[in-house]
Amino acid sequence: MKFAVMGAGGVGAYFGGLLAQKGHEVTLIARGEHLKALQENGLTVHSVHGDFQLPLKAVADPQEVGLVDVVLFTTKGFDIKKTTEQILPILKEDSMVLNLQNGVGNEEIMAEVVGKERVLGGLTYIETTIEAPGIIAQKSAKRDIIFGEMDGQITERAKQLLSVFQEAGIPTVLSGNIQKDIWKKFMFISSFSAITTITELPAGDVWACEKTDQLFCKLLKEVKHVARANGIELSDEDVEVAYQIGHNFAPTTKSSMLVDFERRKPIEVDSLSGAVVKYGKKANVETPYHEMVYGVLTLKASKF
Ligand SMILES: NC(=O)C1=CN([C@@H]2O[C@H](COP(=O)(O)OP(=O)(O)OC[C@H]3O[C@@H](n4cnc5c(N)ncnc54)[C@H](OP(=O)(O)O)[C@@H]3O)[C@@H](O)[C@H]2O)C=CC1
Ligand SMILES: CC(C)(CO)C(=O)C(=O)O
Repeated sequence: MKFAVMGAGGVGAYFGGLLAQKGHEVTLIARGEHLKALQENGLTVHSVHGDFQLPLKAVADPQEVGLVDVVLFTTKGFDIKKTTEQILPILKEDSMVLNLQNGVGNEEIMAEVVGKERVLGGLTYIETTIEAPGIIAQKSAKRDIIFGEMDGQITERAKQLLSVFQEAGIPTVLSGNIQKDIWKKFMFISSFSAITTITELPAGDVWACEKTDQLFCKLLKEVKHVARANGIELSDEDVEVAYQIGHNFAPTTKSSMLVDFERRKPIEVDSLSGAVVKYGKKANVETPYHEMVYGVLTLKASKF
């Protein structure tokens, strides 16, 4: 299959690299020093699942890619509409655009640009980052993709993509209710990013303190109420599963938002705690915990 990775950083270059290793034609769309290093030295991956190095086509301008079967969409959740417009020249009538960003509502924005029939929803549980230009550090045992058609249909094209991912060694689930799965990840990641970034500490430290451990639960429950008020039936069991997912990551695990915060880079707080607040307001649900996090982190990030 012919793939393009829009925003080939921690997530995109890692999965793109695994697909290329299996013989798929993969082009990474990147920029800056990272792009320069990819072009000069190829992609280097340091991973707990095995290191690898391979030459890969990397470009700044999607126009240089040609038409593709699948776009993996892995930029940060800033200005999604504008970024989606950039991939228009590489889409065929039947191309798929698979979103793997954190956050809710992204697929709807993408659909407005490329047409809803092309967009698949998705999410990933993985800890991975650009360690240095051209070099990805993939740190977690977990590296799962969950994806599906936005209307829940199990289609032939989705089954084909599932096989491609699985053959590339990526633990992947094809979901019949991706909207709910995206909200489950959103509940987990908005709360995990909030508690780790506000404390500036990795998972193990947060769980070791009873007060911050409980705050994580309160953040999760707040998102559950917001989800339900917006028609997504998350349950107490989903909260418990999200709590366990957090606790099953290694104690050293940092959210990608904390990593960006430490690097003094823009953080995705608008699309995480900010989105909890936004969807809460929409449905008349109070969100004091996420509202506090949103305010504090917005202020701190404005000082970078
Ligand atoms: N990292 C992780 O462990 C996980 C991340 N996620 C989510 O996945 C998404 C991607 O995260 P992550 O991989 O960490 O992000 P990264 O910042 O590592 O990767 C995105 C890359 O895309 C580049 N980029 C952005 N816009 C463009 C553009 N228009 N043209 C070319 N290159 C572009 C960025 O460059 P620049 O830096 O210059 O902006 C960056 O190098 C986020 O939504 C994140 O929340 C989900 C699960 C785990
Ligand atoms: C917590 C983690 C690493 C798990 O997937 C994540 O999604 C993120 O930080 O963006």
